[in-house]
Amino acid sequence: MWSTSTNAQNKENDSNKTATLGMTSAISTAFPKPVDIAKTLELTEALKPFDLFETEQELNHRLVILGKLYSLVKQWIKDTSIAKNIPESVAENVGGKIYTFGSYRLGVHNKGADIDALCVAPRHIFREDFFSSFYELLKQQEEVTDLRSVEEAFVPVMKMNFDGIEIDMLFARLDLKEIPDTMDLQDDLLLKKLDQKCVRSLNGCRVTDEILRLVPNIENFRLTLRAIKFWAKRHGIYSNVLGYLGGVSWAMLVARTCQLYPNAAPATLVHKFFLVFSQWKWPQPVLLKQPSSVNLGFTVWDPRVNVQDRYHLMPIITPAYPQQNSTFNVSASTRSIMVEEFKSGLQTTEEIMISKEPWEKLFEPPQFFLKYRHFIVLLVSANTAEDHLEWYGLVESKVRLLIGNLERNQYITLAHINPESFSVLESQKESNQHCVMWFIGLEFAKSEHLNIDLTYDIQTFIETVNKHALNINMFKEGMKLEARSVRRRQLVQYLSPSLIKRERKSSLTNKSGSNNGESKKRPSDQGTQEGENKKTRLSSEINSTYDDSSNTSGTLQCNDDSNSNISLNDIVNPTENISSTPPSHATTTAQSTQEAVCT
Ligand SMILES: Nc1ncnc2c1ncn2[C@@H]1O[C@H](COP(=O)(O)OP(=O)(O)OP(=O)(O)O)[C@@H](O)[C@H]1O
Ligand SMILES: [Mg+2]
Ligand SMILES: [Mg+2]
Repeated sequence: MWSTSTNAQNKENDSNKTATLGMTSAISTAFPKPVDIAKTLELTEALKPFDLFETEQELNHRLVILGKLYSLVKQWIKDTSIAKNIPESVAENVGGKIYTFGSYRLGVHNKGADIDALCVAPRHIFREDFFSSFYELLKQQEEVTDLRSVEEAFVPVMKMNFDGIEIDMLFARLDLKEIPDTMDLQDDLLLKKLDQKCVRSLNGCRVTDEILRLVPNIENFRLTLRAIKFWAKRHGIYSNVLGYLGGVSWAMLVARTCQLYPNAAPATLVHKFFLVFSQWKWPQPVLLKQPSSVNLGFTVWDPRVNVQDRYHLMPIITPAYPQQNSTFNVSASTRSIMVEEFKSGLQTTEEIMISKEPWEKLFEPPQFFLKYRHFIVLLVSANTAEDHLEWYGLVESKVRLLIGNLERNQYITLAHINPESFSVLESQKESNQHCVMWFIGLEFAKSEHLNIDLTYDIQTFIETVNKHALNINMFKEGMKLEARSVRRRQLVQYLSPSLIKRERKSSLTNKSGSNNGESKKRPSDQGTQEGENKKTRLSSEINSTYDDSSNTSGTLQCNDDSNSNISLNDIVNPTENISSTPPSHATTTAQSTQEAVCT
C-alpha cells in the first residue's frame, strides 16, 4: 500500500535515479508537491471500496501455498532423477525452482486472482515428466482440485485449484545440470539450445522481472498500475483475446510512464499516463529499453525484418529477449476505442487534479448501451457447464474475426465489442441451457436511407467458428452460436431491467452522455424472439441525426513540468524506433504527422 512515509524514503533512494531509464531521458524529474501526495492518498481511498486489495492473511495464505508447491517440485525432481538412475547423493542437489509471474509477481493482483507460476527443472527432467509424474503427484494432494493439463496449447500449462487459489503452472527445462536456489532467469544465454515451448514458458517470468527492473520506483508503479488496470476493466478495454490490452501490456504502458516521470507520485503518474498515451503516435512502438542484440535464432518483433509486424497497430514490445509485441490482436476498432478512452481519461484526470471531480469519476463505467443505436448480440449456448466453458473460450478467441469482417464493411465505421458477457434472461433461454451473450455496438457511416445487410459478415463468422470446433473435435451436441442484429430499443429483451435502469440513471447525471432521450421511450419495435432468431439482416435507416459517440478529445493543459528534460513531443515523436533506418510501414506512418504539444 502506498504511504507518504514510504514515499519520503523513496525520494531519498531515488534522488540519484534521474539517469535515463528506458529509451529516452525523463520528461520531468519533479518530486511530488503536497497536493500530489494528497491526491495519491485520495486515490488509494477511492480504490478501497472496490475490494481489490487482499488482507494480510490472504497474502500469507498465498505464500504458504507457494511453499508447498516448491516442496512438491523439489521432491518430484529428486524422485524423477533417481528413477533416471542418477545417484541419490547427486539427485539431492539437482535443485529445481518455482518462479512466479503475472499480476501476483508484479504485486498488483486483485483479491482472488490466480498465481501464475513457472516450474524450472534441470536438463534431465522433461516436459513429458511434468505432464505425467508431476501431474500424478499433484493429483494425490488433498488440497489440489480441478487439476487439468493443457499440454497442446501454444504455451502448455497445468491448471489447478490449490487450497482455494487458482494456479496456472508452466514448465521449462534448462540446459543445466542443476538449478540452484539462487538462480534468476535474466541471462539471455539461458535460452541457448532450448525448445520453443520452454522459451515461451520462460518469457512470462523474464518479462515481468525485467519490467520491475526497469521502473524507477516499484511502489509508485504498483499503485499506478492498479488504478490503470481497474480503470481499463471498468471501461471495457481490458482483454487481450478480444483485441484490447491484457495485464502485461497495461503494465508496460504504466512502466513507460514511470520512466518518463521517475519521481512523480501515483496520482500524477495516472494523469501523465493519459497525457502521454492520448497523444502517442501509434503505430510508433512503446519500448521500455533498447532491444537486446543477442541472437539465438528466436523470432523477435522487428518490422524491418518481418512483414507481418508492419501491420501491428499498437505495438507494445516486451523487454526481454526474444522481444514480442504483446498487442498483436489490436484492430482498428479496438485501437480507436482505446485512444478515445485515453482522451476521455485525460479530461477526467485533469478535473480530478484540480479537485473539480473525485477519483470515483475515473472508475465510472461508460454507458455502452446508450452509446450505440445498433448492436449485434452474440449468443453462446451449450448443454452442460463444462461444454459451455470450452465453447465460450473458443468463441471468445474468434470474436476478433467478426470484428475484422465488420471493419471491412464499408458502411461500418466502428464495431465495438464489449468484453463483459451477460447471462441470458431466464425468459429467453431454453431450460437447463448454459447461455451467455456478448454485445457489439455498431456505428455506421453517415449516409441517408441506407440498407445494410450484415448477413454475409455474420454467417462467415459463425461458419468459421463451427468449422474450427469440428476440426479440433470440440463440437458437442447443444453447442450453439447465434448472432442477432438488434436496435437499442430492443435491448429490453436481452438485458435485465435493473441494468437498463442503471444505464438510464447514470445518463441523466452524466452531462456528456450520448443519450438523446430515446432510451426513455417504451420499446415500440420489439420483434418476436422467433422472428429475431431467423434474422441476421440489419435493415436500418441511418440519417444525419445518427447518434455518434460523444467522446471529445481532451484539452491539454501544460503544467508543472518545470524540471523537464525533454518534451512530451519528443517522446511521442518516433525517436523510440528501434532503428534509425526504418523502411517499414509502422515507422513511416509514425513519422508522418506531428503536432506540437506540451513542453
Ligand atoms: N493469451 C496470452 N498471450 C500472451 N501471454 C499471455 C496470455 N495469457 C497469459 N499470458 C501471460 O501470462 C501472464 C499471466 O496471465 P494471467 O491471465 O494470469 O494475467 P495476469 O496479468 O496475471 O492478471 P490476473 O490478475 O487477471 O491473473 C500474463 O501477464 C502474460 O505474461
Ligand atoms: Mg494471473
Ligand atoms: Mg493466469
